Amino acid sequence: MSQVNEHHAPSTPGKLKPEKSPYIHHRLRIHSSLSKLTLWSSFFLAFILFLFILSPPSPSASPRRALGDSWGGSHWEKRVAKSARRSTSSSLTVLVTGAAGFVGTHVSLALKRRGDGVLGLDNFNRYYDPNLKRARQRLLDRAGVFIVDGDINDAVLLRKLFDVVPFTHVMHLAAQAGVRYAMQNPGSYVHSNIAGFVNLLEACKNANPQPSVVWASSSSVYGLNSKVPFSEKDRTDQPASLYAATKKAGEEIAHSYNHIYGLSITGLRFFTVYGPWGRPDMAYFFFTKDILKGKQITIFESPDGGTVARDFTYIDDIVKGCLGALDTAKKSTGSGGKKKGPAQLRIFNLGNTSPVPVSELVAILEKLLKVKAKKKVLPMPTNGDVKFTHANISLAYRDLGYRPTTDLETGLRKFVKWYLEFYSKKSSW
Ligand SMILES: O=C(O)[C@H]1O[C@H](OP(=O)(O)OP(=O)(O)OC[C@H]2O[C@@H](n3ccc(=O)[nH]c3=O)[C@H](O)[C@@H]2O)[C@H](O)[C@@H](O)[C@@H]1O
Repeated sequence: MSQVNEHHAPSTPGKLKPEKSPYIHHRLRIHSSLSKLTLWSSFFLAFILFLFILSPPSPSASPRRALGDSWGGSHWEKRVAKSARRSTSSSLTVLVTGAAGFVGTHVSLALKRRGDGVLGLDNFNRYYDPNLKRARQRLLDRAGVFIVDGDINDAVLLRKLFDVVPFTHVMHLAAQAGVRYAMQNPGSYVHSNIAGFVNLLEACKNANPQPSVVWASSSSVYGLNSKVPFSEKDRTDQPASLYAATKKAGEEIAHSYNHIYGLSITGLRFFTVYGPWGRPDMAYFFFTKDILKGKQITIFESPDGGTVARDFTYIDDIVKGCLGALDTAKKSTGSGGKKKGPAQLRIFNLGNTSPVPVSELVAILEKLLKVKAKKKVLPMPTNGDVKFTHANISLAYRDLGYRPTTDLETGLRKFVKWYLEFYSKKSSW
């Protein structure tokens, strides 16, 4: 209403005369409708803003960054440089993204143990229990690995890290993982797996020297492919989930950065990795938790009543594959953001080559935990899961010397031991 009055306020006070012309009435009606519209639009916008404020934060959001920089300063730079210091000139200097994650923690420890310089980067998001990530951080801290609290989408931070340390390699493991969660929060997959990956490759291509990049793709890229075992030559253009689609997009993005800028890039397709310090969103982990609590678990079977199976791969085998990929990675050929010649581009399956039905996984857990599970069998939901995965690893064996040695029961025994220790009250974590 005030807008109508303001609009008709005379430029010279006292000059507004009452007018009875229908044209003026018509204009006043229009203005009145317009003002109502504006009012309702404001309410609507305020309502949307309210919903936005109430909506769950993207797990990719870094709460500490919102409060101000959590990095920088000479003390911070010294910690970064110290963590990245290698023991010999032939050792690697590796930036590990997602270092507080499951695979990131194990790879960082293994690199540090053999004398490589390692700097971690992680945004400690809330996709799953941040306390577990902080406990992994303490484990790495004791081993001399510093984790920078930051996001791969932060271009200024990445540039700073490359200014402080001439990384020879980047082990890129930061990602939004999980197949089924992609239906709840699609944006976080685009944010981390696509935008974040591009931002990281931008930093790598601009760095001098350019590092060699090894990164985590996923077995899920095989999607609806039914030819087994899955070979790197098989089609990967039928993703069954948005998660798989973003990993596949990552493979294509890697191709373009290799082609344009001469970055050496190796993608590793992990097959359902499990083990100590694992991810609580994965079935073997929450089955263990629920079996111990006496809570019912749901076992999926395929829509035709057949079993659902996974090529479960033990973490130590995956770590060997990651180190093999880093050690055999050739140097990038570009410099100053310009390509100087063709560079290496590789993709490998890292699986176990022996798929196990989910019902068998549960039977092993029951045996190890000495507790009978309360089971409910349901048809696999059509939200991204695939019926089975099975890796052909001959390429990784030939080029990386990758040879998995841990069967599911042996690996789960180690996981259960860790789980019971970690979550017992006596645990010092
Ligand atoms: O290897 C991969 O590419 C992927 O492996 C896992 O994905 P997934 O194999 O689906 O692992 P889980 O979510 O732990 O599921 C394992 C199996 O348990 C089944 N499941 C899951 C949940 C449930 O309640 N019941 C159930 O039977 C699933 O159908 C699947 O067959 C990871 O979560 C992905 O991040 C990773 O990229």
